[in-house]
Amino acid sequence: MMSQTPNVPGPDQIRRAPKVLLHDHLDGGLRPGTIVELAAARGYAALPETEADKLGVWFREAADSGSLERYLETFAHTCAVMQTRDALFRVAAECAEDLAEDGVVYAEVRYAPEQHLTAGLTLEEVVEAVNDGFREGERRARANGHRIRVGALLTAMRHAARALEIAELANRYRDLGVVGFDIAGAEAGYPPTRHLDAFEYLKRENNHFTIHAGEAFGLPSIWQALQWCGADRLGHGVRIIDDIEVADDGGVKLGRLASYVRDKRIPLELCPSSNLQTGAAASYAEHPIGLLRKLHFRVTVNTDNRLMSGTSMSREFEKLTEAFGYTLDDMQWFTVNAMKSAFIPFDERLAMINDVVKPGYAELKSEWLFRQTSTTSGSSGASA
Ligand SMILES: O=c1[nH]cnc2c1ncn2[C@H]1C[C@H](O)[C@@H](CO)O1
Ligand SMILES: [Zn+2]
Repeated sequence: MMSQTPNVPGPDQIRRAPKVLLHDHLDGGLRPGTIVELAAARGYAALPETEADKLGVWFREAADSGSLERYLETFAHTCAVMQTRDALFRVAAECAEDLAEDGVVYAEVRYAPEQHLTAGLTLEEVVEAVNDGFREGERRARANGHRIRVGALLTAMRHAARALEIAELANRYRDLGVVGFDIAGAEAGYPPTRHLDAFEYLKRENNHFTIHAGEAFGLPSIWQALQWCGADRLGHGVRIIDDIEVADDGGVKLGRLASYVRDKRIPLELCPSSNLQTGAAASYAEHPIGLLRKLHFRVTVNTDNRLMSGTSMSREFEKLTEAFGYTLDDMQWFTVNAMKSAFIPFDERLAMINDVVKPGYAELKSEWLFRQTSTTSGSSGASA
């Protein structure tokens, strides 16, 4: 009798599974070939490599330093070639295409408009170029048989002083392609409370925001992001593990902050490969996602920077499947968590879960029923 095998997905099933991505940087996901072409067109001569494959390797190696500060230095090259409307449009369109090709059905992609002004664009022109690019990428994806919806998150850099201005920009483009706000950049020395005026403004406007917190720096940063700033989600938040004690007998004790995060269902935008590069975790198998998932935190899986980590949503899930034996049911759980935590309206999130995510997983989970056997004679051919 044929019995159901556990739903441990292979690479092909992982790629075809509907995936939802909440934490991905536009300036961290360019195709290496595009960087080379844009640099040549703009006369940007500071690229460390001018051959696409070598440049891809350079980004991965340079980002692999164990330090968030050094990791962030690599963005100087991607931002340098994203300074014109055409370049931003192209990068955004390719981003949507690449995500769709990887089986992502819904993505929130972030970038910092203030980092794209050196050739004279205004903040509004930057946002409109990226939005138009996303729409174009969605169209191209559809023409290739994929469906994807991409929303933008506008990021303010935490070392700078433009957070309120960027928050106002996010509010102005709400319902016009921008779904929320974020702050990013070096964490140590730049607490989120520096930008309290921006967060208070967004709350008064009933708008949504996430905050990079608990990546390079620990619990105080998460606490501030939630209890002073009122973040809807945590970008990374992986250091919440520091508030969880696991005893030798396996008993688990949550501190007050970890309890709050779990009880309030605060979404954690975990990015395993990125954490390995910046030193926030030592290996996939030791990544806190294993424990946090077991304890039913609202965990989501994300790429952070596909270029710097040489990754994709499918690769992140492959690594987690290898490390923890996750099944299609686990993948669906992470995906539903992400869709529940998105910044689009509730009815749209629900429809994405019920009409796109769940049917997609049901289809994959039923594949074993239709697997062809090697013989039709009733004999397996093997001697008993
Ligand atoms: O993982 C990150 N932590 C903090 N900041 C980050 C991370 N990845 C990218 N950034 C920064 C560098 C980008 O230029 C900026 C906007 O996307 O956000
Ligand atoms: Zn990030």
